[in-house]
Amino acid sequence: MTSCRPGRAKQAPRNTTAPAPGARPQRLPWPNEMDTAGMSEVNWVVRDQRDTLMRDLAADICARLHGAIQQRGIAFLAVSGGSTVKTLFPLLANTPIDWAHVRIGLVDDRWVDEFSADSNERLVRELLLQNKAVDAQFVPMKTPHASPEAGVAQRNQDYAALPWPCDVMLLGMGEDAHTASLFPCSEELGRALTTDDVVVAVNPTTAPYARMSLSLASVINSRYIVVLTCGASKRAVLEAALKDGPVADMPIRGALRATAPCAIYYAP
Ligand SMILES: O=C1O[C@H](COP(=O)(O)O)[C@@H](O)[C@H](O)[C@H]1O
Repeated sequence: MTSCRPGRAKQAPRNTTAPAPGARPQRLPWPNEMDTAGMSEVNWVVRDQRDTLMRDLAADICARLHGAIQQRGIAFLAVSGGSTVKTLFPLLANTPIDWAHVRIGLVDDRWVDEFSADSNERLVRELLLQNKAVDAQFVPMKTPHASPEAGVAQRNQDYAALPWPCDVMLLGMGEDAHTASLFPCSEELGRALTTDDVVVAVNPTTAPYARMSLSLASVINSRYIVVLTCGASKRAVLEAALKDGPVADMPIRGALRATAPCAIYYAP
């Protein structure tokens, strides 16, 4: 893919500082002095404790959103669902920025009722669109249609109308190296990695629920990409993903190889 860059050679001393808003990524060090041959250009922000990691990430995200509002009058934050973000969202929601000028979208959602415990929309409404962030404008991904295929045209329109490039693309990652709902197992992956459409319908075979997801082109149409992961097993997946190999085998590679600044926020 022309939008992805190949892996780069090993580098330099450990630096766990988040890149400044708008800055080009520094070459960053591999945690624990591991072999960095073939790794992509990303910044590692490593903290020993998850609560410290979330606090520092919330500050990084909000500084970027605030900067975007000052520069262009509006900011765009795309967020993941899943479990890892659950302690981050309340920290964002309690940060005093001009949330009325922030647009929030999802990177993916499961085709479940919006009141389902598995709904990423529900997570955003309950944990992020609260307190100081209550005035942020949220565009859900799920529609009332029976399937993501039936709703995809509407959401392509709605998501195309958001103020791209995205200021902060907050990604998670599964242990199969999926990000957003770009699953290595899904039949739709090839198209999701190559289409110019903003969103795609996806039917993973190794995870529950049909889903809608940002396409890879949308994920990398960002000013700043964050991959938030916790736990040694996910770190091992990232280590593999940072080596050379097909994006289709490990879709997170598409984000790690983007030309936008990319940071991995990690805690054990
Ligand atoms: O299914 C999903 O999983 C990933 C990872 O979630 P986590 O529970 O391991 O934190 C998430 O990024 C994605 O948005 C979600 O739909």
